[in-house]
Amino acid sequence: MAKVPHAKILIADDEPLYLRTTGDLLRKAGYECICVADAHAAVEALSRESFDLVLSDLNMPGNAKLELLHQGREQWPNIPLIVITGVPSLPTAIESVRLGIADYLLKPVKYDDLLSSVRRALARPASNQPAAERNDDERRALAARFPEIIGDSPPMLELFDVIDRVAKTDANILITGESGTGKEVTARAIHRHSSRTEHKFQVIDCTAVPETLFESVLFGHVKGSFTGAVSDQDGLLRECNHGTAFFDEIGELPFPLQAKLLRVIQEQTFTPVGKNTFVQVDTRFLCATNRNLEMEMNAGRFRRDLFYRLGVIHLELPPLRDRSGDVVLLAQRFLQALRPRDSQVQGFSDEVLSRFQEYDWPGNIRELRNVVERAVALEPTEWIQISALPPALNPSRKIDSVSSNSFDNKSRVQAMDQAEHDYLTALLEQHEGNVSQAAEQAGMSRQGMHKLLKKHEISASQFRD
Ligand SMILES: Nc1ncnc2c1ncn2[C@@H]1O[C@H](COP(=O)(O)OP(=O)(O)OP(=O)(O)O)[C@@H](O)[C@H]1O
Repeated sequence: MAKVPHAKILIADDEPLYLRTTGDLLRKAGYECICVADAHAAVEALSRESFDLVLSDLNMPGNAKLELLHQGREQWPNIPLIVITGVPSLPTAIESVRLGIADYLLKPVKYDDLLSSVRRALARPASNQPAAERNDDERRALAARFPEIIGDSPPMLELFDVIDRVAKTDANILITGESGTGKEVTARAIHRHSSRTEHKFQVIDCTAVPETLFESVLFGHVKGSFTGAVSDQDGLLRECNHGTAFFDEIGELPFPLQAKLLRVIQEQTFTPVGKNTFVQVDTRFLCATNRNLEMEMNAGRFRRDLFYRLGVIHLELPPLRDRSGDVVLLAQRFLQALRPRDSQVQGFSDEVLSRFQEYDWPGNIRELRNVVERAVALEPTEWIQISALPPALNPSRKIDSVSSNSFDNKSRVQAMDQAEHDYLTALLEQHEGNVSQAAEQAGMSRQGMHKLLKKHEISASQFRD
């Protein structure tokens, strides 16, 4: 990306040392810089002279309500603005993105990162208008841009609005929420709406990669660097260069590997196993977890610095029970999508729809989807009845009464499934949701246990305090 010749940059920050060094560095890179120590002085400078870019701190005198951002975007919408803060927070990040800022960086910023952000911002077209507040109808209209995400409840309309705004930035995003709430679907939607959409969306499931192989899977290795390294491998990160790396279940990433990941995110470089030269990448990081990372950090199991790096923007997806207006909508859409062409099923009985609305859906949307899929297959009439629902939604239904006429293979599978489900629930209860301990007692790997829990739509976090 070409540097805008003679670009003039306004830097506003109340830390004198930071102000001086940033100004010096950017001057050395050929820019003209004016440095001010508070928001008032910045607005004065903007009224007096013309600038091509503003770099603004958040916590500085005169900026308690982000006055510089608001006024700057309103009066000088064509001047791109980069926020640089030492104290990131979700409200300020969302507000900054809403106001159409060019980038949101965390201190300490590496010189190269700052320079590439400055170059990107200066190269952007001047039509960078601040994003106006949207009302519910406008947010509803946005939903059409995200056909993979079904929802019409207030938290989902808010989500469409935020995704639409953050997708275009390069900010790292942490997506939290219970299992099955749509974290991966949301991450894919963000990637699809980003400038990286032509490149790869790489899912890295932290529960599926054994700890000992993590570095080689992620960073690649050279032939012979360890037993079993029979050929050179590029690693997942190199494969999604210019794209998006989605770290699913980041809360499960073993502690020693968290420091390695932090380095990659900070420096966008890594060293393949068995090599001593580093590889440079340009990757956006999206992460998801159903763990409570605040609790994990307090317990010393998750690095706070990594949390701040990953969660420049933090999206919390609501559980389905808090989106009751969406349950019927989702069920109807799943029915349309999953009904085989020759199926006689037309829809749900009223009794089923009210059961759906009463139920608290611990497995969230994944569970609802599976319930609909199963009901379509089992229902012999045109309207899905309670009898086609699984025991959790139909407590009067016992395995033996379902199959009292035929102890066929289907009922055997059902009975075994139920037993396995009960076993896992009891095991997690005993270990208070600690998957590693539960896996150890069951004599299986952590990855195997995670797979099994997913199959049964059991979320270990339900068993933690
Ligand atoms: N809003 C939604 N609209 C339509 N389908 C959805 C929505 N949210 C989730 N789904 C569907 O529900 C299932 C689970 O979604 P997803 O894998 O994104 O959840 P998750 O939160 O990442 O789960 P986990 O924490 O278990 O990995 C998928 O089949 C997905 O397509």
